[in-house]
Amino acid sequence: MQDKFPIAVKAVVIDLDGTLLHTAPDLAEAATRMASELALPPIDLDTVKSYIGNGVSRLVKRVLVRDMTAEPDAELFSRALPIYEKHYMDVVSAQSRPYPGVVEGLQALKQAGYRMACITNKAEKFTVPLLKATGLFDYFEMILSGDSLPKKKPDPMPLLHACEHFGITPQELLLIGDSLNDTQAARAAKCHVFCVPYGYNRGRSVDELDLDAVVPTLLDAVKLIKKA
Ligand SMILES: O=C(O)COP(=O)(O)O
Ligand SMILES: [Mg+2]
Repeated sequence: MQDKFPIAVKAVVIDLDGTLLHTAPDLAEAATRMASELALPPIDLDTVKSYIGNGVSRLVKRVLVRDMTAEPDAELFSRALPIYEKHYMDVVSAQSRPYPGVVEGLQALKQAGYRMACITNKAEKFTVPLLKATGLFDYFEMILSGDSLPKKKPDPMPLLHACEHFGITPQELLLIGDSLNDTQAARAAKCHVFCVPYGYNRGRSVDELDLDAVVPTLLDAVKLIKKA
């Protein structure tokens, strides 16, 4: 069987939470502060981790109802969201750090001449200061946040927008992510997708996902691709 690696790509787009940065502790700290301000029961880090991936509004709803899909009381949610965002803005880069292999991987991709973008469901007002505070901002020629376009992952729109920006076909694009949102968006866009095993996939193993490779770190991903 013809080995599919290395995959020929022209650009690499990378997810933020659970892929580039370990952001769960800061997201959880903001959730804890919001819960206490609203006199709700405290919430532990692993529970918050399982809620990450679909943007800040869905995260807050999940913290309010302690469920992945249920809707909270509308009035309570309208009060809670600004409280959460205030607390998250205060702690957005307090504990968040790049995972092992991330900086080395970004440097290797840049050295090899791949064009790069960051595609995240995190709102732009948090994404930009966080990437700047962690020293990753300048690696990306474009940053698409959860509120940059009308749709966010798992919709393919951000990936197709990146293809347009780079002037490439989806087959020339690789997404590196950590969760079902990333693999669903990539499959819908018909681009390649690798996942790292250490992120936030609702506590599930990424081995269950429809993807092209599981890579231990970003640096390992570079070994599986070549310039198209
Ligand atoms: O849900 C979020 O806010 C972030 O999600 P992502 O960076 O993994 O896309
Ligand atoms: Mg992620």
